[in-house]
Amino acid sequence: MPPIARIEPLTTARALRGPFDYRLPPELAGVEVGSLLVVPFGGRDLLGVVAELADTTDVPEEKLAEPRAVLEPGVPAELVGLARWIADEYCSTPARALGLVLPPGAGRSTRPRVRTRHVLVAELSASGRLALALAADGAPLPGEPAPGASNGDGSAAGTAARAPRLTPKQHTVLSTLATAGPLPAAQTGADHGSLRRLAERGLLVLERREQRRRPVHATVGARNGGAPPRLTAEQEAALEPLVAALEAPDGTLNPAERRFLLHGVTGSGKTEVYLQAAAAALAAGRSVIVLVPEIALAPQTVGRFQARFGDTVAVLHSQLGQGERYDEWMRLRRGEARICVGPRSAVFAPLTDVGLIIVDEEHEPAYKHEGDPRYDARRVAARRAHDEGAVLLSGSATPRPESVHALRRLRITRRVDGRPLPPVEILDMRDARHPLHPVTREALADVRRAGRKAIVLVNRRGWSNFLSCRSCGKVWQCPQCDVALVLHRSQRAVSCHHCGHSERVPSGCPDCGSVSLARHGSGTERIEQELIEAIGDPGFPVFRLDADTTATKGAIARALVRFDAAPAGVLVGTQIVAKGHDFPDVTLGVVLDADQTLRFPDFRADERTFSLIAQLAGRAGRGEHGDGRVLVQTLAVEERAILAAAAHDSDGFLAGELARRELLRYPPFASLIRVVCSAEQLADAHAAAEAVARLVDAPGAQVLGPAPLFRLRGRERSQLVIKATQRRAAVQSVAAAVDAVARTPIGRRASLSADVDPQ
Ligand SMILES: Nc1ncnc2c1ncn2[C@@H]1O[C@H](COP(=O)(O)OP(=O)(O)OP(=O)(O)O)[C@@H](O)[C@H]1O
Ligand SMILES: [Zn+2]
Repeated sequence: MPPIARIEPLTTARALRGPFDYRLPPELAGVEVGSLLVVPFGGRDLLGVVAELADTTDVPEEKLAEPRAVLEPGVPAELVGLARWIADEYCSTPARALGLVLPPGAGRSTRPRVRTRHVLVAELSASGRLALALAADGAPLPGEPAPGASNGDGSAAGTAARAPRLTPKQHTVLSTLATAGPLPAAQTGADHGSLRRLAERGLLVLERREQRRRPVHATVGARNGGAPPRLTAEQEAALEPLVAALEAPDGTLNPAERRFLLHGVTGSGKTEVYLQAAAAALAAGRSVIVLVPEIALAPQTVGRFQARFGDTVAVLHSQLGQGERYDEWMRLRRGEARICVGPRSAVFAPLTDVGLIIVDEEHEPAYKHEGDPRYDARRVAARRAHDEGAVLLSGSATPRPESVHALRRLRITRRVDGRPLPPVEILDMRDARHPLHPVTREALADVRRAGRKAIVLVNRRGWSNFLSCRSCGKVWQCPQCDVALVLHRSQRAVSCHHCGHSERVPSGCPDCGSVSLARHGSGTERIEQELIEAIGDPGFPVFRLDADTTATKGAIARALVRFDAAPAGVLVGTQIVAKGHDFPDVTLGVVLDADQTLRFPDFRADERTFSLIAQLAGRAGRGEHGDGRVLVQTLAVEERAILAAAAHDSDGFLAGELARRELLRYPPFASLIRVVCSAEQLADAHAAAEAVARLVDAPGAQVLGPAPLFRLRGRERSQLVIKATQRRAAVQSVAAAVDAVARTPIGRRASLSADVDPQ
């Protein structure tokens, strides 16, 4: 029996479930798990991934087809297993999950769209070198006829010396190559014809060589250069078990013993622990994956890894050009780069023998992917570490209760400089008439006088969060979504933050004709203006950082670089400003509307609020300019999350949060699965959700809903939440129920999506 390849065709059709068997002809004997093949499928050619190899098949001999071609490169076998796991774990299909691990540009096309780039390189040959030497030795000068040569017809190169004749231009080309070494043809100063003639005479060698497209990254203050600092005692204590786990011989540790949480206060030097753990992994001959929540927000982390490890670091993310991404991917695939830094998708880096997976700022919701498959990179990282016997190292100053519950905790309680965390004052805004509390204004003035920096966090962009008519009460709403439109003054527009709908700022009320409109609340745009007015000093600039000011590629990194380089000033913005930055001269941190995140109907509301305040607090007082100060403006002065953050009581907050979640059966004590059904008519959305609810049947699973969700992009929505204690069984049951309903008439009037571990 010839060998059989079980192949997953890369098709989006949900109903089509592989793998399908194909016969491998002798010329395809080298095919492995992970090879990409072009296969005939239902009358056309599809790209497929080899999921398994086998010796036998149930398909009758005469029905067995053969693949048409192999596409290079394939993916590592480990990633095929990981993708199949994701398909099951997140109610998706193998084809979609495999789409996550393909080489950049492979997509579903049966022809590779990105290839290695080749350039024509010219390199001086031995005879070229000799010709130059002879020319310099008083032999006939290039281009001049040799003494006694018959008049320049080129046929006789002279009798006095055997130096080949060179025109001045040819001489220049060869001299350039002599000093610069091999050069791309385009940089030699000669056209292809001339180069080819020199090559034919043996004076240089022309060769097509692979050229790497090198991505450039904005890096902010890799302040410590390349050399590792001396670790503090707490860093040392955290590193030790990591190194022990990295060096432990195979089979001596169970997977749970290799999963760590580095819970260290802000500024405690977690990155340094990552760097040294990565060095230990490399020394043990293994490779490393470093996940960051969002590449644009992590220029410092990328910079530190590159400064420490140089070219063995590859960076993979979607802002790279496809060619750059392909080349970085290939460097990892070939083992030329052994560390991959990137956002959640870097968990699929084509490295083999992964020894360490780091998840930096593990509390960040950006680790959840919001398209099918809706995977959570933190869970995928844990799975990959498990499969490959690697160490998992999640780190955060404000870890998720899930991680505290499940991982071996390494605690760092002090900042590297030994300074205490900055004191946090809660400012009661219940009677406030101005968005900035008097204490806040005074503190900003102090920072300005001292020539330092401040960070102000406003959790909302735009000018004000909604507009209403003062006489009839009309609120401007999105025509597509059941949400209020947000005023963006500089764009003279009111826009929807969900669907992007935007209209001109109204001059009056279309319903009652009144021209008196009220603006409610304040976003980053308005606060920026307030700050400029309150400070009134051009030497103390205000930098705004939010999705509106950073829409273009690389804008966030550029803004961070500008703020870092400025001698003094204020950075005002959305959550972006609180994320992991290390600016030594920030002495004041302010959170406005700290309770805003509490108002979301979400079991993570407390966790989010705590982490937002604690993270922002962590940006202040990191340098040698003395202690920082943090102000929290809020209406909810008694909230547990806010009080705990103000007291820097991470352990107390986590203990309380875990107790509450256990009582209410929330993660980590149960898994949540959310099913959203959307349709033109609310009744159709509800009917689909109800049909799913009736079919879900798994031990320990509790179905909540259907409950209406606000209308989004013109679609009415209804949702179910399934709380499950037996995760696997519940996921399977929900996936089967969704698939079954999707095939019924009810299901065809709605679109259904299942989200495991919703954020
Ligand atoms: N042992 C050390 N000695 C001196 N400086 C150190 C040491 N370890 C780290 N640092 C420096 O201290 C600063 C803070 O470290 P880092 O940014 O890693 O903190 P962090 O724990 O990641 O904080 P956050 O949670 O706020 O992101 C950095 O400039 C880093 O280079
Ligand atoms: Zn909208």
